[in-house]
Amino acid sequence: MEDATASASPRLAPTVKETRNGSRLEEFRMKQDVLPFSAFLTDKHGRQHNYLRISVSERCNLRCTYCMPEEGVPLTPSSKLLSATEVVRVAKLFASQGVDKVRITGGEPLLRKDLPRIIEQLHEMNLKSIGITTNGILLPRLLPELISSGVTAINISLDTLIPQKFEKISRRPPSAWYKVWKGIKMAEKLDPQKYTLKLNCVVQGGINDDEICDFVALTKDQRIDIRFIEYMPFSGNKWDVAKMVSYQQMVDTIRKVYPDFQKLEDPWNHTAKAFRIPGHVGQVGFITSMSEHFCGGCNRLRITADGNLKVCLFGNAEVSLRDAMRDGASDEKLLSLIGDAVQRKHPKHAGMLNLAKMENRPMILIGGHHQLLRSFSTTKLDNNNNNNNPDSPSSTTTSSSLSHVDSRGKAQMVDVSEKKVTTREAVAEATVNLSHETFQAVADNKMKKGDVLTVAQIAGIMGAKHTSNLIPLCHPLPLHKVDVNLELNYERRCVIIRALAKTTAMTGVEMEALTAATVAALTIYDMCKAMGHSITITDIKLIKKSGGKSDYSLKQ
Ligand SMILES: Nc1nc2c(ncn2[C@@H]2O[C@H](COP(=O)(O)OP(=O)(O)OP(=O)(O)O)[C@@H](O)[C@H]2O)c(=O)[nH]1
Ligand SMILES: C[S@@+](CC[C@H](N)C(=O)[O-])C[C@H]1O[C@@H](n2cnc3c(N)ncnc32)[C@H](O)[C@@H]1O
Ligand code: SF4
Ligand code: SF4
Repeated sequence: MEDATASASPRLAPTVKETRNGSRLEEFRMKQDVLPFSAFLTDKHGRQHNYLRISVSERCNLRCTYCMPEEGVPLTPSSKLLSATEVVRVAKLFASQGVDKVRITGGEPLLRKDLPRIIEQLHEMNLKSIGITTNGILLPRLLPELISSGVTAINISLDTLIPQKFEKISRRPPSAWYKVWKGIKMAEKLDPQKYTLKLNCVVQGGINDDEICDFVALTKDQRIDIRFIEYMPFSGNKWDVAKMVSYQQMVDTIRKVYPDFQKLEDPWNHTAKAFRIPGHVGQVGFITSMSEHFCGGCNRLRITADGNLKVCLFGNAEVSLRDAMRDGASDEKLLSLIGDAVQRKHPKHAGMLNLAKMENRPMILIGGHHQLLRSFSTTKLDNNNNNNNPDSPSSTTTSSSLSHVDSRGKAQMVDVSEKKVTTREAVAEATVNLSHETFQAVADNKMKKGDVLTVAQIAGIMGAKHTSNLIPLCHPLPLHKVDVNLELNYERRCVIIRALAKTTAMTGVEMEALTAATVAALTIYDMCKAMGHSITITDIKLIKKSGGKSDYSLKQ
């Protein structure tokens, strides 16, 4: 997976130093004068956050399987949700710092009765775009009022064109599908010059991937853009890699029916990759959060319905603006909380398979009270939620001197985001000692289970790729090369395995090389054990590593 971070960063913001009393306002103020965009909203990777997503409701009139856990979600008492006045205050503050795009989401935002009033006040802030993302059920009733209150971008979610299937996906009767469809049809016609219209479709293998081309066909005559969303993992949604249909698979499916399906240029900070079919009115887009993240151009921050600022969709780090506001915080104090949180934003999400293992709010709540929440007043976002999560706060805030242990003695993954990206290489070795008979069978390729050396070589490569899943505090890394060589040593009757791993990243690959050698050795054991168990695996060791702060070479 390519990391777009480096190329997309227009300029690096200077790092804000930790100060003992926690007040960094002065430092932010000084940076305001030199940065081209708000210092509070520019992260240390140079990303300028001009897009704010505000969730205004945790409730929903659907129960989509990919979004809501089956048992539902605990709702925050309404007194703890942001009031319209608080929503508007937060939006105004962000707008004062350069946010020019706000999208209202949820839960289902149309369930919020004061929504048109909120939008009217957003409209007075001279934003470039005021969007809403809705399941569309209440659109037939509310569309005219939404338009007149100033909405400029309506995204409607619909995952199937078959009413009966809608029941399976949304756990609500097919009659609800007809309401959504009516809303879509109304939106296609009503005041089209006033707002853009997109249809969001989460694609799941074996559920609705057979409808991809039917959705594409909708773009022929109608002014609607269809966006296919890769299925993402959130707490409780039983995500399974087998159900995730990748962007590339979807493009391949569409090209079978529409061979001239054309890729368009994408603005660098857009969530979707855009395509069109010549002659069609609408476009087709893909939101590839899983197979090709777009974190390098991320310009998004979000406010949850209970008033937490969440700097990344896939991060647990949250800071309560609600508590701060209700404790009487001034706008400056709020800005400094926001600035601190933005500074801690990590360059990208944890990678597809790691995301599936992370705890995060269910999607419906990203948009109550939850065990993962951190309040600004309790701690400075501390280190106790580092479960392979790149959005966990930096280890620089810990008082512990042990890098893999936090202040409470719990294991933590070291924050390497400050380290330099360099090309790093490591070579590791392992030896498998065999009996005479077994050694001969391996050498003659006569083992019953198959070609031992080839299988072990592939196992070694696979092992390297899985290292971060096996070693708890090991960082997931992009591997650019893994080489596993197996040499038969006739004198010592052993197989010597040498594994090389290479990356260009912020941390090294010795664990990958060691894992490759070890897994290859275990595979030889497994392939040969039927001939006797007098097999030993010895001398698993690092031979050399280079490219990091300290190079190493084993003296032999
Ligand atoms: N990885 C990632 N995915 C996001 C983010 N924001 C939105 N998405 C994905 O985009 C999907 C559609 O989101 P929408 O609410 O329609 O917002 P949008 O795509 O930003 O809307 P536009 O303003 O039309 O670009 C969501 O379901 C997510 O799958 C984000 O910040 N990170
Ligand atoms: C959480 S919903 C909130 C707004 C509104 N209720 C709706 O459905 O449009 C926002 C978007 O997130 C998408 N979404 C929810 N869970 C998802 C998941 N697991 N993977 C990908 N997209 C998801 C929905 O399809 C929808 O387009
Ligand atoms: S995706 Fe939207 S409509 Fe479906 S359950 Fe989640 S919040 Fe509700
Ligand atoms: S996963 Fe996080 S960093 Fe990546 S695009 Fe989404 S919000 Fe931005």
